[in-house]
Amino acid sequence: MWLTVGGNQDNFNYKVVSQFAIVTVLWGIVGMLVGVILAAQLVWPEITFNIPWLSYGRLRPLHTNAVIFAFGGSALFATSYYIVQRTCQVRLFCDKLAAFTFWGWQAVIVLAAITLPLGISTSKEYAELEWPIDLLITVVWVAYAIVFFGTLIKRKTKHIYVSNWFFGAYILTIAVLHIVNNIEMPASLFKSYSAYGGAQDAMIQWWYGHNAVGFFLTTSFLGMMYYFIPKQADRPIYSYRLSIVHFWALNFTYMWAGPHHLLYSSLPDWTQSLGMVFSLILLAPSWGGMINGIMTLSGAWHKLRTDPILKFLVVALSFYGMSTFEGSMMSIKTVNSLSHYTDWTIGHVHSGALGWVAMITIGSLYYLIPRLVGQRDMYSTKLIELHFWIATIGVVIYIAAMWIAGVMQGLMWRAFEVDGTLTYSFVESVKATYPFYVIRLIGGLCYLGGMLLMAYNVYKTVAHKKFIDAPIPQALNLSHQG
Ligand code: HEM
Ligand code: HEM
Ligand SMILES: [Cu+2]
Repeated sequence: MWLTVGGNQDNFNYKVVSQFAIVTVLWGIVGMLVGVILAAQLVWPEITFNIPWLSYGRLRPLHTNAVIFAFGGSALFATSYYIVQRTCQVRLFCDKLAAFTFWGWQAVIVLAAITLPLGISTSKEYAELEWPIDLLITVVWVAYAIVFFGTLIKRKTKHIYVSNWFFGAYILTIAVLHIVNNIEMPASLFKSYSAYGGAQDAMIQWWYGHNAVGFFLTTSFLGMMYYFIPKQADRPIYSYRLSIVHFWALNFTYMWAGPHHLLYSSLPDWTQSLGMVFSLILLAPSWGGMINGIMTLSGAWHKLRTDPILKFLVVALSFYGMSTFEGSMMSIKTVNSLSHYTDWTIGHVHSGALGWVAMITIGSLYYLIPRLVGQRDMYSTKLIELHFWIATIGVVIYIAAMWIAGVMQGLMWRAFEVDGTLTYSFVESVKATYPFYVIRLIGGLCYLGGMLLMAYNVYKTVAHKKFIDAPIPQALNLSHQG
């Protein structure tokens, strides 16, 4: 099925890009299906059927790992391998190592899908996988770094295009985050204990958790954005200078904002205030990226009317701007005292996850996949348009339901009578939330439906076609956008 022109150095390695691109769609569907099941379980708790591995507490980490590391991760491998080759005008550093990252990463995903439902977990959020899988992740990640930076080193262009800076920062920081947060003492093959204790463990966990969002779900996807928006809009980046400035500002600022996950906890008060201040500062470099991406459409706005791929990419940026504004507001201690523990957080998460991460991925894949089989366009542009609307409606329904539910929960929990007793019992707030869980489920179903349309469209685009390795252009006055 994969036509590689003999690992020829005159060609790009598209094989590994194609493999990662195809599994991205597959893992997206699996991960979001589990999300829909979770949403349904919150409406009908009895649908766990008393089967332990269908229980909410086990499926929830399965969902988060599947969407972040399987769907998001595969998308990042696919696009970073594609972009680094195109913008450096060379073939990937080592085909064998690149193939190893594909099969190694798939092995990690399968192991996660087996161990998490079995209840094997470190209990650290977004780092639930036990130590043997952590070791495998480390090996795959080192191979990824060698392939990526090796390609950069042997580049034929003088300049390192900005997307590669973003991907490079993400690869380096995720390595550091993963290793430091997962230092643990194995008790058996399936159980380990964190090397840290108490407030320090919490601090390290949320330094990790926050920067996993910052680098795995943000910096890296900005790398994707900086390639596919100029390409699809056929316009140069609005300000190349801004892209460099907000790159450094973003990297520096993200690292300090983790304590906003531990406000009003036993973390020292000054650390909490520091986290809050850096989260407010973080709005500036975040919006630097959003503005730079959106302004890249200057002079190409008319294309938005007819081009659904561009719609995905631009709406992704709008959600990026919105969720980072929301995050900065939620980091203010007094706002967090209302929002924390409520569904507002879940709304925020999915405006970032469905609105930004998934939308930018979907748009980029619609650009990328036809090119991997030597076509200009996807099988059906109408289906992309339909996907765009059903996904946008889905995410809006999801987050609007969670905003209302979240603010309502926060207000109900803090309502007091004049004699100091609570106005509402907890279960009253659960009952009041019920309709919003039904609405969220509908939003989730729309979003998942869109992914199924995408799978069909991708199938029709690649069926009976050969995946090809494109030749590397020989002209040497290369545009740095590849
Ligand atoms: C059809 C789409 C999706 C549906 C229906 C869905 C549904 C859910 C549900 C029901 C929860 C648990 C909420 C709770 O415990 O109250 C959840 C959590 C989560 N989801 Fe999704 N999800 C979807 C897609 C995604 C995607 C694409 C991502 C990431 C790229 C994502 C990331 C997360 C994260 C990080 C959490 C944990 C949030 C937290 O702990 O605060 N989800 N999702
Ligand atoms: C300037 C940027 C951002 C800031 C300052 C920020 C801030 C916050 C705050 C204050 C919380 C709630 C903590 C709590 O009360 O428990 C939170 C939760 C979260 N945010 Fe953001 N956010 C930002 C951007 C994003 C983006 C773009 C995404 C997704 C792509 C995202 C994903 C998440 C996730 C997954 C959680 C839930 C963590 C958990 O408790 O499991 N955030 N964020
Ligand atoms: Cu955070």
